[in-house]
Amino acid sequence: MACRIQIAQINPLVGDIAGNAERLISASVAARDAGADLVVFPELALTGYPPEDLLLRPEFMRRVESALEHIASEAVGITLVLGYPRAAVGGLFNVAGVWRDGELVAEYAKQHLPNYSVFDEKRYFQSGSTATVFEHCGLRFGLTVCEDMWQEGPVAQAVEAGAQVLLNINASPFHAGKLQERESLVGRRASGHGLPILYANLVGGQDELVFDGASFVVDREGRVVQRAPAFAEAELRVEIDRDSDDVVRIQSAEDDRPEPDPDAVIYDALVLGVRDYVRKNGFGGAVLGLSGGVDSSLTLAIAVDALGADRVEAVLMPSRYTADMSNEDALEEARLLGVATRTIPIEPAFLAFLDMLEPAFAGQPADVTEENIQARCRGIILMAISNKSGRILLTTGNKSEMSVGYATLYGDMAGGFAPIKDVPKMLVYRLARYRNRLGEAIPERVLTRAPSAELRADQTDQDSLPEYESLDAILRLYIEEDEGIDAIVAQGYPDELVRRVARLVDRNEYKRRQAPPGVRISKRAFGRDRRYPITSGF
Ligand SMILES: Nc1ncnc2c1ncn2[C@@H]1O[C@H](COP(=O)(O)OP(=O)(O)OC[C@H]2O[C@@H]([n+]3cccc(C(=O)O)c3)[C@H](O)[C@@H]2O)[C@@H](O)[C@H]1O
Ligand SMILES: Nc1ncnc2c1ncn2[C@@H]1O[C@H](COP(=O)(O)OP(=O)(O)OP(=O)(O)O)[C@@H](O)[C@H]1O
Ligand SMILES: NC(=O)CC[C@H](N)C(=O)O
Repeated sequence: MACRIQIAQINPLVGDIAGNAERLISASVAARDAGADLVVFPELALTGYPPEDLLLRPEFMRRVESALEHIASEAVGITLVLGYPRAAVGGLFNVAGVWRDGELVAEYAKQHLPNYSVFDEKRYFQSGSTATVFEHCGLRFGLTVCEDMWQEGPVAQAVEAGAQVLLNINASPFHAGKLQERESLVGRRASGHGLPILYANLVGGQDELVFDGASFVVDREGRVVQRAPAFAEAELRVEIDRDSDDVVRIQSAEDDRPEPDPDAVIYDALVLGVRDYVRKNGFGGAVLGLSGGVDSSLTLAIAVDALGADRVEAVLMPSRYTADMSNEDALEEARLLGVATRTIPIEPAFLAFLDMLEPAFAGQPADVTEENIQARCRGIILMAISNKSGRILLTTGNKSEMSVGYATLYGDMAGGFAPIKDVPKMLVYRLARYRNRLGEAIPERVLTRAPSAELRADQTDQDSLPEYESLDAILRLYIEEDEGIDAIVAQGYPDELVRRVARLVDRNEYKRRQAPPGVRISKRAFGRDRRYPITSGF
């Protein structure tokens, strides 16, 4: 008889141990009632990932212990493979436990603790050292936890210990291209060791991270034979059997779905990141300043797709420098998306500040100071609406601007969450065009006119910044690839330009440290992924 396994791709809330336990119990019971005899949950499914310093609180671990007892007594008639932290002799371990009818059958401790990029596991966990294999419906299952798959060792060790099938539980966050990276890595491990691998991933947004789910199954030849959807909770039902030659087989045809559009995948990541940040932090909705420029236009579309038009409010705040077409385009986008707007001109506040500051400025010529006052008038208005309405303020800055500091502290940087802070400007345009292919949302003129902060007469971004095409290319090399100035110049960019961009990036760390968090979609986002000193003589 075939072994029926369900991969349960769930979206826990970090720290909500009791709520997550209920979710695990109901998913287990549903899997059992649907005929599964084994259900596999992701890494640290009980606590959510990453629980960070909550792991250091004794009370947190006490709640984990009592939740495990509760799950063991409620989720019966099915075997569970479950991720949770375990306090044991020697410290805390990141484990995959096998539970059957109230009993702990086996427990595997993660061996490779990632401590690069966004990961910080060595701060909390000790490494395990041995393989764990358990018997279930006549087959021997090996266990690994996420990073174990990315390093040499644990898979071979499990095979040596007799594993015929490998269950890999994961909390693997998204970045562009990650889905393909995982599938080819796991495929290589499966074909290299000649055993099928079931890859169960977490789904959901957690602060800056988005876990995309996209769990999958590869056969012993390394082909992907089943895939769960990305960016949604899902179940994947897998049947495993032995053929007449006693070889373990997944009973499924090859999954030959076409590769998804890379822009669609990034867009979906942004939508889930915003939805979960807003929902998991208990906001009723979101508010943002809509200027008729491409950044706030894309941010609005993402917010509407994440939350629904009725939970989003767009505020137009024209100044003396705002072109008529900016207001027209902003209103047109709001109409297309069905979003309510409010118009609050900033001129009275701007004039009041100029008047109040006149003695302090003592006749000095106008400069960027006056530009920033306008951005800050908008910040005050938007934060006031956020306070009154209980809706979070979404900031609209993109990665190119955040890199070079082209944004005003406490002005357009004011807000709680920054959906596109890891999206470079050229990608902003691509994503806007992708969104319009799903249904018209962003007026064409927004995508074709020159970008402008509209903080003084006839201003365009290119008065202060290089063309975005070169800027984004240099930024990618400098920030994501860690290339030095000479190496970037050697790729054909002017020496003076590269030095200027690098200087701006280095000098604006102070701004980024004060910026709200936002969705990570690249392999090097600002935040926990790039920890630079503010005060630096480098
Ligand atoms: N190392 C450091 N540590 C801590 N604080 C530091 C600092 N260096 C400067 N500061 C502080 O930061 C201030 C400078 O920052 P800030 O006040 O923001 O002003 P600043 O960076 O001088 O100007 C903002 C720039 O962003 C542009 N902008 C604004 C708004 C929207 C857009 C857009 O297109 O989206 C563009 C604007 O045209 C201008 O070029 C200094 O006066 C000082 O108070
Ligand atoms: N007239 C306006 N009405 C409402 N919000 C505005 C207005 N001007 C600027 N903002 C807000 O301030 C942010 C900074 O925008 P700004 O126009 O200065 O530069 P930008 O980076 O080109 O952004 P965008 O492409 O959205 O215009 C905008 O995204 C928007 O949220
Ligand atoms: N939680 C983990 O161990 C994640 C690390 C792994 N390399 C990944 O991103 O998929």
